[in-house]
Amino acid sequence: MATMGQLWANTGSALATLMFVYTIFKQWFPHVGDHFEPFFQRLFSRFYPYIQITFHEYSGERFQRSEAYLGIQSYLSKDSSSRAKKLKANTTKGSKSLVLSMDDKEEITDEFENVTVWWQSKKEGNIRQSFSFYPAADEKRYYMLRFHRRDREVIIERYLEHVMKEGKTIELKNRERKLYSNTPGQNHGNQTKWSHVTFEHPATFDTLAMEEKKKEEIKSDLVKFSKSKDYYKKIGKAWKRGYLLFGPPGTGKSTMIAAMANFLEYDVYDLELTTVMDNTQLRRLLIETSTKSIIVIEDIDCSLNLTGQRKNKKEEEDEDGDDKEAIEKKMMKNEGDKKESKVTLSGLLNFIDGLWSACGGERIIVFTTNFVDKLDPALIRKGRMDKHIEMSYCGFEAFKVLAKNYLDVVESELFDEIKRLLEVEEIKMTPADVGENLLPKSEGEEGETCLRRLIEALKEEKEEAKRRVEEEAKQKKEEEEEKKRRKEKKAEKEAKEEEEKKKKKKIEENGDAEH
Ligand SMILES: Nc1ncnc2c1ncn2[C@@H]1O[C@H](COP(=O)(O)OP(=O)(O)OP(=O)(O)O)[C@@H](O)[C@H]1O
Ligand SMILES: [Mg+2]
Repeated sequence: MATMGQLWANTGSALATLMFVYTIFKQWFPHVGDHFEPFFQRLFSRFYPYIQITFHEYSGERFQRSEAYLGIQSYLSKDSSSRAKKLKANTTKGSKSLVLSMDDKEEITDEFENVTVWWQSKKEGNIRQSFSFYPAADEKRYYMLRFHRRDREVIIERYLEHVMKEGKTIELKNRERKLYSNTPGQNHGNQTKWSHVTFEHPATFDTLAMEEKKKEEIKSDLVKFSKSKDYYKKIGKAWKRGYLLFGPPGTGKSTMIAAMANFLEYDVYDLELTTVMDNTQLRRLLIETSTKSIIVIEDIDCSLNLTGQRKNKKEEEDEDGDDKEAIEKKMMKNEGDKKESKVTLSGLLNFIDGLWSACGGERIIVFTTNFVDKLDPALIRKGRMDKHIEMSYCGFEAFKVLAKNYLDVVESELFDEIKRLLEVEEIKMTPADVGENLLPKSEGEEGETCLRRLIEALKEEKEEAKRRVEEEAKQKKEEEEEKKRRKEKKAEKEAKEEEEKKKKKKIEENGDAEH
């Protein structure tokens, strides 16, 4: 075997020398050289046992770097940084860190299913004769993959796919994540378009104040989703999952979305429904979202008049009344409607799980709302919004997370009092308010001081809640009395009108009789 190997090596180097001599010869005598070219090619391919594939940086579309080249660059970056002796460091657009790749003319080996392959980074330089915007016109870079003839099947059928897949994964991991929002375009006839900034929200599941068990459940649900490409395919469902986050303001719904995005390393598309003119635009926006992303519609109950579609007649009559204020309000609303979004409930349902929703895959759709009861049941049924998560007022466990995050305090004798207030007295305070109270107000303020401030605030909140309940009851009573008064007034007016009518009729009848 050793002698065979040696023979190949010797043949290889002899051929390489021959090729080198031929190349020099061709440069001196180009016309004669061309004549011999087919012969040399045939000779070379007969004895040379290796196959080469090249992947050019720019191919096909101008100005666009080839996806294959970028994928290979990412794939090789993990090996290059540890094995290649000469490295090149680049900042690639959209990448959050430096990308290390092997320098030109470097070679590294890779193993796959017991097969060895060689990767080489190469550059073909042209002498610059004129100025060009097209970078590849002067310097054409490419990767060259070399492998033995006998491994052709493994390489073509499996290895290249493996490289592309791994490369894509590394690329996605390295990329700078983005926060997209849809803004109405100025020059495109009110067409709304995605624009983006870098997504830098620092929230994580560790900083999220919530019971540990609930957090773990959500995390494992997310992990299961992100690894279930084949499962979704098997059951014939588009690879997406819907989450409905509901709860009062300040309970961490938006924070949870940021934590989810950071956990899964997804981009976020914050969809403002009111600026989407119609269902077609909505569908276009959906098509333009990328894979591995969370599409968010915040405050879905306020986004559109989706809830109004199932209002019964009685409710509408009640609302109408006949007082001037109500009529004015309605007129203003109709005026506004002309410019308002024409996205319908069915358009939105189609957005979530119509045929178009399957393109791209690996997407999470999140709705948030303060009032879950206001939403149309069709919108949030299981299958559309697969997981409903209630974000509620701060419990003791959630408080402990905040105390640790804000004050680095994990234990204190004041905890018992806080536990009593939150669990026994059932004082309702949002994590946002708890956090605000825990935040040191001056440099060096003691943790204990902040905890005491929180206790005071909780007690105040209790009093405040009591006052609110009384106030609400009073207001409700007043409203009912007012309604009653109005009804009586209306009935009185109607009775008066009826009386007048009768009187008028009688006079008319009398008049007719006299004639
Ligand atoms: N569960 C929580 N864990 C950690 N911080 C929280 C939590 N809830 C609220 N906060 C803090 O309170 C602030 C407001 O929270 P957030 O915006 O997530 O609330 P929200 O539920 O989305 O409110 P809204 O319904 O008004 O949109 C955040 O900046 C965050 O710091
Ligand atoms: Mg929010």
